[in-house]
Amino acid sequence: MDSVAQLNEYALKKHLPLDYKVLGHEGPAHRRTFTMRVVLNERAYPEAVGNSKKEAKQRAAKNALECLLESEQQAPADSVRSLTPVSPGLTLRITVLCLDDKEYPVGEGKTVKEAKQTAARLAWNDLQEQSDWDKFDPLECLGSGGFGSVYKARQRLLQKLYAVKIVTCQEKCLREVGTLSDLQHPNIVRYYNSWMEDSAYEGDTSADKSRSAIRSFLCLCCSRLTADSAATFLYIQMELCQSKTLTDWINKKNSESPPDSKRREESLSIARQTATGVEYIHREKHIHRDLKPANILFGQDGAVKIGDFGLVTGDDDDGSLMDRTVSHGTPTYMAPEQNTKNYGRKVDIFPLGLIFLELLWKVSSGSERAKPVVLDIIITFLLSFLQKVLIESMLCERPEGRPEASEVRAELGKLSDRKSPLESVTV
Ligand SMILES: Nc1ncnc2c1ncn2[C@@H]1O[C@H](COP(=O)(O)OP(=O)(O)OP(=O)(O)O)[C@@H](O)[C@H]1O
Repeated sequence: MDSVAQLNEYALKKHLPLDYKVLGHEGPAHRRTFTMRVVLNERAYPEAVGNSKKEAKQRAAKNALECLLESEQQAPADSVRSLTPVSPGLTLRITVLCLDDKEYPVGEGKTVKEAKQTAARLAWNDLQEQSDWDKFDPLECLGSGGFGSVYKARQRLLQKLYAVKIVTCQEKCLREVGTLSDLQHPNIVRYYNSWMEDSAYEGDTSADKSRSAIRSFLCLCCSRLTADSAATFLYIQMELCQSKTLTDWINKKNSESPPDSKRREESLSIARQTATGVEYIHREKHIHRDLKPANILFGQDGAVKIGDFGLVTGDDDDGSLMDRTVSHGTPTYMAPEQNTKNYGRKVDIFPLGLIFLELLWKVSSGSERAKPVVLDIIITFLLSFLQKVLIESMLCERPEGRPEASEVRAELGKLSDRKSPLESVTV
């Protein structure tokens, strides 16, 4: 097969300049060998030796064709770029691996294959050194809690949006990650990944203002909370929920005049989804311990998502009470026994009862709502019989008197099936 003809045709088709260079000859006149190489589009291909210039030229063309074929077969489009050798005398091949618009270190080798392998290894090493957070573009701060902040961020490779919670790494945060990674349910904020980065993640050379602001904020948090410059940050990549929490939902409904006629229906749906999420948490042997409207979010599709598992703890198998750390949780929503050392999963039912009340009725905010006299008025006079029975039992002083989350979910299902006119009453 005429390699020279083939290569000439290739160069012609691609409009590339092609040259055959004689690099020299060796040996006595009767046994002379010639060395030649192809230079195509300013790129030199492996040299070849032949007993005549014609033979060397054919062989050099064959080398070039093989290299071209190899790079076309092995390189996914746009992922590997071949460069010209640094100096015309070198037979090295140099390739650069490009991923996600980033150029990685140049790889060298005696063949295209070898150069590509080197380039791939260098790119891999580079990726390993890259911080996971560098794979995201922070877009906006969604909110801040006691231990850090939550950011909306776009993952560069897939261009997908996530919520990334960045916190100074405390026991609470590790517990949250541990639990979230165990839980997968449509009514629980979905967890994707987590990693640690230390405060050495600095470099204010970055042009990215958001990153810089995050870094400054975290350094501040870090020195305030731990007084340890080497404190580690925990990054938690989660499903991105809507920015409004259940608190916002309740406030909006309470401010509407005339009252929204769909409030009861929507409230029951939210309550049922929340109870379903809690039922799942309990079935997985966890207790949330910090249920409140601010920790209940909505997914992009509007589904209820229970979040903030910072106070989560393990439940025991038989439901008996356990010895626990005293007084975790948000006081206005806390079950009475949560102030003691002995409590079980029923501490989650009490705040659920209060949340349901807030969902259904426009009640005054804050601790007022939980006062027995206020609850009595609402429960006795304003709720339907079924709602009364359910919510009253959920707010029972004694944990044993409260229903299981599965029972609450089942009762709410029955309530949703009944039609009842909404009364808007402020207590
Ligand atoms: N997955 C998410 N998607 C969208 N927004 C979120 C997500 N998780 C949290 N947020 C927002 O970020 C805010 C802060 O959340 P975070 O869980 O850190 O703090 P918190 O619950 O206010 O405080 P703490 O952790 O101290 O109890 C929340 O109020 C919420 O608005």
